[in-house]
Amino acid sequence: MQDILEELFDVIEDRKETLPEDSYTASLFTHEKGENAVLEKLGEESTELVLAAKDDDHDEIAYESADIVYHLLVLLSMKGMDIEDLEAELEARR
Ligand SMILES: N=c1c2ncn([C@@H]3O[C@H](COP(=O)(O)OP(=O)(O)OP(=O)(O)O)[C@@H](O)[C@H]3O)c2ncn1[C@@H]1O[C@H](COP(=O)(O)O)[C@@H](O)[C@H]1O
Repeated sequence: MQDILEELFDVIEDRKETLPEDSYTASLFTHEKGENAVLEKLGEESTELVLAAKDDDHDEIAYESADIVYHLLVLLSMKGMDIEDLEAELEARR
């Protein structure tokens, strides 16, 4: 789990740096709504996750969870944070 999150974060950081035209991630960094585009996505996906949980739909729960994790990592990158900030917070709670 840690590896895939770190690899995904590296891809996000690369997209932020290089801004490829065909990249969804890059489009979030250049969006006219700024960070609100990501914040809105997180809000929508949280609601979709709640609905999936209420339906006990495991496939949908996994799908929406992945959407949330991805957009959360984009938000951390947007804020100039590192995935280690998240890891450190989780470690501190053990
Ligand atoms: N993990 C993701 C990821 N999760 C979600 N998304 C995109 O996020 C967008 C919104 O997701 P939604 O589920 O909300 O899709 P939607 O079409 O709006 O559907 P609804 O929610 O409206 O029903 C979609 O365009 C998805 O493709 C992602 N886009 C990219 N990644 C990762 O980022 C990498 C780089 O992607 P690019 O930046 O596109 O090169 C990829 O290889 C993936 O590993």
